[in-house]
Amino acid sequence: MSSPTGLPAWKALTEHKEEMSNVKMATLFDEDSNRAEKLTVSAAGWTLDYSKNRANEKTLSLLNQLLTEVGMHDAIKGMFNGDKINNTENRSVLHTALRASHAQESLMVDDTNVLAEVRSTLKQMEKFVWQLQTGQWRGYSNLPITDVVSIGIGGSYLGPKVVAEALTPYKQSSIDVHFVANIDGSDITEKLRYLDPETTVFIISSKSFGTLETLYNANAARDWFLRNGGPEELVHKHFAAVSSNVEKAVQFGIAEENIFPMWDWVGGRYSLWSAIGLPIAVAIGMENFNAVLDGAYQMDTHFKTAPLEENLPVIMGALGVWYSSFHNAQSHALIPYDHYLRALPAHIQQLDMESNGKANLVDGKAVETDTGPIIWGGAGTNGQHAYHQLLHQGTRLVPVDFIAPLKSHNPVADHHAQLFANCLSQAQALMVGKTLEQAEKELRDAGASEAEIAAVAPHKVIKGNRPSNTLLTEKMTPSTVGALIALYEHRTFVQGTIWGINSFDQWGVELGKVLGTDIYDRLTSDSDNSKLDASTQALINAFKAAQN
Ligand SMILES: O=P(O)(O)OC[C@H]1O[C@H](O)[C@H](O)[C@@H](O)[C@@H]1O
Repeated sequence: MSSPTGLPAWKALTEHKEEMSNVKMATLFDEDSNRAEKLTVSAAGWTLDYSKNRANEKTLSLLNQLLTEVGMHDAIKGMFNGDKINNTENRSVLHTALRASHAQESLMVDDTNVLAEVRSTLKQMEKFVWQLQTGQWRGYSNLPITDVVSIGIGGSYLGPKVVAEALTPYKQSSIDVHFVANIDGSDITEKLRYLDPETTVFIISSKSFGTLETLYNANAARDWFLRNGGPEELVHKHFAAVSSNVEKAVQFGIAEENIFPMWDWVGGRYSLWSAIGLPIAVAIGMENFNAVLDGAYQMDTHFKTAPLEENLPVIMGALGVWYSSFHNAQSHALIPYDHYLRALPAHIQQLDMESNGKANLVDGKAVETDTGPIIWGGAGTNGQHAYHQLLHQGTRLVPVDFIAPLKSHNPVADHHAQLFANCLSQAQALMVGKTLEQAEKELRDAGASEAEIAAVAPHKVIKGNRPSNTLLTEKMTPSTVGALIALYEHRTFVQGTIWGINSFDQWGVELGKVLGTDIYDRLTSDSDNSKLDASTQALINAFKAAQN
């Protein structure tokens, strides 16, 4: 894939951006009473209203032309078919296969039917979950299990944690699920503080079984188990693993029958649908876990078959490129108006930033446009009392995705109507803003003097014309949560495809790991640090001095 910047549609969009600089979104609504209806699409339980974007018909048609020129159709087909699109690792990218095993018989990758492997792993998961939930799985003292601690980091942590939390209302068993990720002793200490080794099972989730943080925490968990009376010969009753590196998991001491497979055709940040999602299944039951897969499958089917101009991930991806590459938007905010989805931005942040934080095209040449934006956000309405100030009046353009269910799991007085009203009004305020005249009138009506009006009114001006998408669903269910995450996965792929980058490797994270090992050696030995930069030397010395 080469740079998209030379394509006719890219050039036309560059010129069109200038044409659009004086066009107000609010005016587009005035000019076309059907705008909202025209720019609303639905799939897999979600409705996307993308009418509050800096886009008129010409914008959308040029974006569509761009999608055609980059070969989006073939790219989507290639991913689903198992083409080795992760070219730097020579791997297929088949997280979609993880949710298709009920609908499709076979999908061959290197002479192996991956769907047969997916099906057998789902069966293995079902058995494990059933044994835990029914008390068939017992700890070393023959007590049923009350707590499962998932140990993993990155893709082996964020997806499962966010989905398990998002589906709290679907919690099925009396088993509590906990997550440990950080190589900070405080994380595991706090999680284990109130747990009983007799009734706790650990799931060590690591695709590579070589990740420093996870191995440290797994060892700490085993030490805790042994220190608190757990017998060495019965460790296997308290440890399971999910990994593509069975040998290393066995070396760690996990019984082979308690190791769930992973495959190199699933990237970490796309892996919650595999056995990495085991903690989700323990929390909400296998039936609900299958419903999560099915929701994602519905979104996959939509992504694969809907025309580009009616395709949710494609539309969101194309608009994202419009802002990142043509409007210099440096970030993109996700604001879920749903308490259970409060951690969603953290998962999508990893998904998108690790996928599209790249500066090289697939063929290795440097990109010629900005690529992945900074993804951030948090729960509405909390953010309104914090960072929304910058969204409304800051100097940077931040496109926003508002995400909300129409119905709450927990109707309390009129809370949900208020919550929903806030979601809509934020999107409205971003678009309409407030003029100087309006600000002056507001102050005058409140009885301010002319001097006060002159001093304060400019500070109340909100330029508006700030874009947002609104994503609505009837209710946050296993199916709609699955579909939502699949939507963002595909949006990420669409953007990577337009930019011509490989969204499925992550070489950038390696250097820090290598340097970390070197610094660790220096912190824990009497090495000669004189060749290091003075800053690193001083920081190492500060640490060493504090340990004495
Ligand atoms: O599952 P693991 O092999 O332990 O990897 C855990 C995580 O660490 C890596 O450094 C990557 O940045 C992530 O993409 C990955 O999910």
